[in-house]
Amino acid sequence: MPESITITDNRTGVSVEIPIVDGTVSAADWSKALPGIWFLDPALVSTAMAESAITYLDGEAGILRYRGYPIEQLAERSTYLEVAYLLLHGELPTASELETWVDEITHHTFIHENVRKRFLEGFHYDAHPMGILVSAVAALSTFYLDAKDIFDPDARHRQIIRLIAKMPTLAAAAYRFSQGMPFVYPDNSLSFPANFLSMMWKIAEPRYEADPRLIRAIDVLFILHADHEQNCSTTAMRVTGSAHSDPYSSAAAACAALYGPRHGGANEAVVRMLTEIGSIDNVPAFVESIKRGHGILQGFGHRVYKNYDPRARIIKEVAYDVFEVTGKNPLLDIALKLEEVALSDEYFISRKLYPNVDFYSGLIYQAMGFPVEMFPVLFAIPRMSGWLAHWNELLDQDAKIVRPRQRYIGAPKRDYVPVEQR
Ligand SMILES: CC(=O)SCCNC(=O)CCNC(=O)[C@H](O)C(C)(C)COP(=O)(O)OP(=O)(O)OC[C@H]1O[C@@H](n2cnc3c(N)ncnc32)[C@H](O)[C@@H]1OP(=O)(O)O
Ligand SMILES: O=C([O-])CC(=O)C(=O)O
Repeated sequence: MPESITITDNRTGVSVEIPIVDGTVSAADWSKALPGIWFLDPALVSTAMAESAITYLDGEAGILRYRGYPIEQLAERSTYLEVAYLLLHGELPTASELETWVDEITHHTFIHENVRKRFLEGFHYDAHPMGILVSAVAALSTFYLDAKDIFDPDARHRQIIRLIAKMPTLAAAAYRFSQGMPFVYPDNSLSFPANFLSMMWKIAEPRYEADPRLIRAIDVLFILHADHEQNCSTTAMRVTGSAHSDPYSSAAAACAALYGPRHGGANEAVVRMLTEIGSIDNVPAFVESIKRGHGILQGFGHRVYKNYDPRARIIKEVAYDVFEVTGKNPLLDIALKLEEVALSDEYFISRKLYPNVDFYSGLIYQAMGFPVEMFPVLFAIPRMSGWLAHWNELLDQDAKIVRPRQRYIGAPKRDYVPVEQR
């Protein structure tokens, strides 16, 4: 890769040499070389949105690292809360830093009674839990008056702790409400994932004891979903955060982006698709219909990965651990057959379409008893730490407000016509 490129503006004949750093040129240098000429890049395919030190992704090689640590090592040896600390602080915590961090998060898991009684319970009984979550995260800004003090380090820290801590409580509350079941208060003697499972499934006193293998599986899934550099929801967080909106409002924008079936909603779509296929015998015909343009293969393809998503590889292994406890999800065989057929088909090979993080995660969630509507919610709980790490980073960088340009394709100037003459 050259260290610079010379651009000649043939309108003026002026040549300008602009530096290339890690395969990128800066927009400021670009517009100095070619004033008044913009990239048309609606999906930001060729645009680096930020300089970030949080997550490293090599999509061709299928490599993912948080703050330099390979995802495989973190999934094997770390916990979600330790990873959340790492994403936000840049370093793994010492034992005492970890203890303080876990203690702080654990003691902010409660939600205001009005959030539950007046707000969550006001939704229609069959509301999608992700819709409830998006609204509840936004509503939290009205409960914390210091939310707007984003340049006060203590206030910023408080919001970060609150948002990470309250996500499982809001998620479980949304689920219990949709089932007509009573709300379960957090049990702060439990670990983060065990507490979440208790709030989801507890039916009787004194406590809900989840199988340790399921608690660990949820923790690993949370680690794998915690961050993924400039994905669509993180971009929503950064765009909203760049306007200096409070973190609850910014996180609600991110949550809304995650809800979409092209992004975090794909895990829900995968299980619906596998259910519709119904049997491994139907897989070849289903793949052929996709190739003829009837829909897409949910849980396949990625803007950055042109190789197997390293998270999908780990999730596939976790699935077998979970099925030892829960019994095998009967959809697994269809998923495996679909992967086998697609990965040997020229359509998918030539387009470099591989299973992504959403392909196998839903099978685990379903085997554990979560309804499909909860799958994007399960993604949002840990992604909160990634969103906040990016929000924190952009405020520390004193980033400018995001405000792209456009190519106008509308009507030329015309004069207003009174309604009776139209
Ligand atoms: C957590 C996450 O967000 S991971 C992604 C979750 N989303 C999904 O699993 C939904 C299914 N996948 C997709 O919709 C897409 O692959 C996306 C949104 C993830 C990425 O989209 P893009 O980077 O814009 O890919 P793009 O649309 O340019 O695809 C390139 C080609 O592959 C095809 N393609 C992409 N994904 C798929 C798919 N899942 N099934 C079939 N064909 C596909 C496209 O039709 C296109 O074909 P063409 O060149 O003949 O027009
Ligand atoms: O990076 C992306 O575009 C989507 C993704 O895998 C994620 O957000 O985890």
